[in-house]
Amino acid sequence: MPWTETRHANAEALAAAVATRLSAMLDEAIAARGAATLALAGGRTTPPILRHLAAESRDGSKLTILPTDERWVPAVHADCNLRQLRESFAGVDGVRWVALVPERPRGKADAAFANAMLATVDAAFDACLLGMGGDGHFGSLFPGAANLDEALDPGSADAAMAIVPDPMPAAGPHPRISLSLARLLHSRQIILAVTGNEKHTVLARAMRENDPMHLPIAALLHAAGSHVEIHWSL
Ligand SMILES: O=C1O[C@H](COP(=O)(O)O)[C@@H](O)[C@H](O)[C@H]1O
Repeated sequence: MPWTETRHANAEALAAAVATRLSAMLDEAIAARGAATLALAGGRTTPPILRHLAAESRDGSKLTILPTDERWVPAVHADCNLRQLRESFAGVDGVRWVALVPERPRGKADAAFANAMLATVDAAFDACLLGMGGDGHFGSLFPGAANLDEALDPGSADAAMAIVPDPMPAAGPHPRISLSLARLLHSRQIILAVTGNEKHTVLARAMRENDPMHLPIAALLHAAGSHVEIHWSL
């Protein structure tokens, strides 16, 4: 099976355990290569995990951090994932932050900026932390997006793509820039953190049925050669 599943007693226990796993992954990367690159999801599930990780007061100068996806909003906007990530790591100095969207984006969402930024990041992420929406999206790879097929192509050469969710989600109703499945899979370790019974039911369905056009997360779980470490709690 290309995934392992760990159930935690509650969301707080999950946050502490996932932070410990990420910390070990970063230590390993720094010991092996002198630096570590982390791709981190936004949304509501990851901030408690990241606050635990940041509390371990790592030397941020060895870290490069980027969001797995971003909303097409200014950097100061409440819905900006990078802004939220930076807040979670407040007090950790020296991190190299990589944005996927220009500081003041204009016009239609466009992945050119993100692809240029990603070209400056090491080939493989040392760790990638993903969340999942109740509709089975991860990153900003939403069911119903016109170019979902392309974005989920494991052979795609595009690291990032513009995605227009259809319908727009209630949380973060904006066009998005998302790393493609191919780019996300280029990670040494992938963790998927999911909380709540409803989401766990969706996840269990994606494990049984590989139908990524309806549940995009299935593409990640069933990708050839991938291994996803799933952590969940009710
Ligand atoms: O819109 C997004 O949603 C997913 C899931 O978020 P959650 O609040 O349900 O945990 C998130 O992983 C992604 O980064 C974000 O942009």
